[in-house]
Amino acid sequence: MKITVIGAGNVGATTAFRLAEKQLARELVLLDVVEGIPQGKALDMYESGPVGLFDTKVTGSNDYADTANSDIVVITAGLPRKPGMSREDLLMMNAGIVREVTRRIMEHSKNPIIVVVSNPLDIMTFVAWKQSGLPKERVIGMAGVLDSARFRSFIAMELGVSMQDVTACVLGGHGDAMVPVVKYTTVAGIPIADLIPADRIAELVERTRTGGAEIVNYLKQGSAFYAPAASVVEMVESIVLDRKRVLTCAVSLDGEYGIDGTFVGVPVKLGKNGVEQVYEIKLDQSDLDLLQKSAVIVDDNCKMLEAPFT
Ligand SMILES: NC(=O)C1=CN([C@@H]2O[C@H](COP(=O)(O)OP(=O)(O)OC[C@H]3O[C@@H](n4cnc5c(N)ncnc54)[C@H](O)[C@@H]3O)[C@@H](O)[C@H]2O)C=CC1
Ligand SMILES: O=C([O-])CC(=O)C(=O)O
Repeated sequence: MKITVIGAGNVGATTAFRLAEKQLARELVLLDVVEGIPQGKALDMYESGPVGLFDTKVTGSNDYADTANSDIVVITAGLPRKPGMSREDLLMMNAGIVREVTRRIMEHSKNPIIVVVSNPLDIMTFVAWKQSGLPKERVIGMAGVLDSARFRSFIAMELGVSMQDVTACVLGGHGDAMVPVVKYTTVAGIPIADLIPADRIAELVERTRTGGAEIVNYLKQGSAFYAPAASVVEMVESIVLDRKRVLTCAVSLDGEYGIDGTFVGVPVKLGKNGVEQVYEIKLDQSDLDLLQKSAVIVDDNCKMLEAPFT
């Protein structure tokens, strides 16, 4: 198994380190445009192996030839936002980067599974899919796992219970219009509506929607990376080990939820072939409306991008 992580910044490097520690690949390549950074970080990670008890071969590079025959490629290249910015403010800049990165990846790997992280997430996943020419099952955006993790952690904090027992469902685009679905959010199977007053749930939902901005406002210079990296690794692990985890990921829908051809977050089964099943769960009309509205926002942004994809 060979995994490449493009972008050796906060998310990319943290992801690579977690992947190495979990030994999810024999070979792990960290690539960036900046010379020295991926080499230095990769060597530093590799040197932690004797103490961290892993022996994944981690290398850093600025040359796509070193990514040849990757089974999985994680794209984290691109600018992060600063306080006051929306993720959509990154659209034009990051679309160019993701398009170019994808083009270069595909020159050296025939049939990789691509996990996209760069923002605005759903639109960048569309860009990577279009540019790659890969089947839609092999281009997957990471956001729902992170958004659900944030909702889960806020609920655990609220109730003073283990996060392990909290499951949450957050659908839709990775923006302020994301859709935390309260009905499918439980603590050991108990709906949170039975445990937390409605007005407080509404506050936790709002905190989840603005969870990314909350971190940006603290950090000032960039955005979250520990929880995002952990979320990427959960997806990659399910693919590498063919675990068939059911995780919310940004995938291209084919009429499910009345949405056609747009990438948005829905529950999917992730295995060795990428997206192996899309689940169309029963939603209340109000949640379905919100999901469709969030897909329209993604769609409108995709339309702002100019073709051609070559
Ligand atoms: N989907 C999600 O839930 C999340 C998405 N993000 C997004 O991930 C992206 C990366 O975030 P960070 O790692 O915090 O940013 P960062 O600034 O720490 O790292 C980005 C890296 O990309 C590199 N890069 C830029 N252009 C490149 C190119 N053409 N080829 C290769 N590398 C290139 C930069 O040199 C830099 O090292 C941002 O767009 C951010 O908004 C971040 C957190 C969560
Ligand atoms: O907020 C950001 O810009 C980064 C991100 O997507 C997140 O942390 O959810």
